[in-house]
Amino acid sequence: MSRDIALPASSPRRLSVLKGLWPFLRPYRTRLFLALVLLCLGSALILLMPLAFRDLIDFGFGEEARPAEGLVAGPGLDAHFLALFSLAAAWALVVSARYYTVTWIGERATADLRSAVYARVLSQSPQFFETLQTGEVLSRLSGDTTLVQAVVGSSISMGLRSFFQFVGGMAMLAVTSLHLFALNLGLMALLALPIVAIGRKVKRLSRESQDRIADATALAGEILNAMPTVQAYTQEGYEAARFAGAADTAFATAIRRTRVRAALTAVIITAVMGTIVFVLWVGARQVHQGVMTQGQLASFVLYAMLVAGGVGTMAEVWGDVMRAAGATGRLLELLHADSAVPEAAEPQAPRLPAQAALSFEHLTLCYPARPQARALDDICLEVAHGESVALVGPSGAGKTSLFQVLLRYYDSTGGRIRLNGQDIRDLSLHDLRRGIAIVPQEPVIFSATALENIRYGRPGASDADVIAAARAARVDEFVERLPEGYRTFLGERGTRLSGGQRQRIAIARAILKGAPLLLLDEATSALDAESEILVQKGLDSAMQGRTTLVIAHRLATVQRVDRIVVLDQGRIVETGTPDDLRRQGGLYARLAALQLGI
Ligand SMILES: Nc1ncnc2c1ncn2[C@@H]1O[C@H](COP(=O)(O)OP(=O)(O)OP(=O)(O)O)[C@@H](O)[C@H]1O
Repeated sequence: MSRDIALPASSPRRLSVLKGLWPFLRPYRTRLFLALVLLCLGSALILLMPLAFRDLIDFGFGEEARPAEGLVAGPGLDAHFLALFSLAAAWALVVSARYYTVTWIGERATADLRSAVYARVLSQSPQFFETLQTGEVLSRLSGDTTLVQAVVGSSISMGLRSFFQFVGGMAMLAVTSLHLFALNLGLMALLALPIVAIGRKVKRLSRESQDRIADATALAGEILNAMPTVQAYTQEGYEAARFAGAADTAFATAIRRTRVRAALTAVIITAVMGTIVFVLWVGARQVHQGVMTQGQLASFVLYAMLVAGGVGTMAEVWGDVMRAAGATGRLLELLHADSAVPEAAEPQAPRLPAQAALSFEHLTLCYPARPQARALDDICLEVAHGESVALVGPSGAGKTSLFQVLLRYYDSTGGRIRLNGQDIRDLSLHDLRRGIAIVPQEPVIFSATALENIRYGRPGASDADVIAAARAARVDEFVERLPEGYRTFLGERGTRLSGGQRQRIAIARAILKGAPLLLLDEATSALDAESEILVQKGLDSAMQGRTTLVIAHRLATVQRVDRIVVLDQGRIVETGTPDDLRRQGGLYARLAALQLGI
């Protein structure tokens, strides 16, 4: 469930979670097989290289040619060099083909994974985003998928290659000289222990260093989003110093890691080179005694290097694979997260898609975050098709909550809403929301042109339709004065517009959608008196023949609705026409007396 998702640190770092990636790899199994074949071929070729080298030394210079013992049946120097070069060229080709294939699979599978996770997140209800911050989702989409991509697109193939290299190399070492092999093995085992111990410390320090960098980035993210406030309070210097402090901490942690890593490098190089030199020394004495040839000794050293390289790479890859397992776990959590608002198992077709008669039957809502408090309490209300109803009441009375349940952002805790007689939970979310146009309290403007922003209401609409909607919402007044008219880019989140202009764009969008149910949540609150009268005219024409629910704090804006519903603490306390309510002398009358002076 969504609540568990906010805790990435608790994600298991078990390798078995990587199995969850298989659905994303399965479509490309032919390529995977090809990659495996290329991998085996590449490993075989690299394992042949020391043999060619041995032959070069033993037979290339030798006067006595013994072709039966070598890789190629040619005694001359040229033939052996040619053999070595051919092997190298073939290896290069195979490696590049494998690199391309594996990277392709990694990129493709990660792109699919990223899209699948994103699509899943888009289908979540707002409740999901109460517990999981959008920054967290973004970091999973970018950071975690990049980790997975690194592993699928390179680390696993590197690891397998190193494994083949290690096993093959060990076998060839044993075949070349059992005595030296045993000696080598003993020394390696002895040296492995301190290396593993220091390696653990490096790993812990790297994680710490990444965490510190993440801290600095999170700090910068928060501050960049709040720039106007930072500047208004002239806190630039303070914020810059705070970031510099975080960056310095990240630096100090990184340097601690680097120090240990530098020491580890010295230990590893000394150990590996020491072992090789020692084995070479013992081997050289054997060559002297005629127990082995010079070429065999040379190939032994090369195999030893391949084995050492293989072990090093495997250790590195292991760390990557473990990190990717954590990342995969977090991504799969998102991918398998169920929405708190479930789709009907067998959704009904909307009975009267062009109409909207509403019936609220004992509707109760407790938000999941506050299960004890009733944001809506036993709401019963009938709204006929074409009727306009205003919802008024003090702040926190539950007006917006009513819209939230109507749009199924949250499901009611008790009771139901019927739309044209059908329970809204029996309709598909898509059908339900297609029949509703909303102008929210805080309109959202996308980083696109004015035209595209309005067209969001009905993506297939012609330019003429968009402009007609814009006129009705009085958008034309300011848009025509912009440098490129309707094609002017409105800036990220509409930062290049005033609050009232943003509201008008949102109204135009809702008008263009042309849905039978119109929800206006403080739709004209940011407009000046003159524009409000003009936009209200636009809205009046949009309300013709539609069912409209209007939330308004300023009662002057809802004098022309058919009915007013007064909410207080989640309950309906009064209903009637504005005149009726004024006469009743209740909550509405008090509010009206304060606001309208009547
Ligand atoms: N997501 C949420 N989780 C928990 N409680 C919530 C949530 N959203 C709203 N509430 C609570 O529900 C109650 C009703 O809120 P609602 O937004 O419906 O009020 P409102 O009448 O629209 O107020 P306003 O006029 O200030 O917009 C409030 O007490 C609010 O704190």
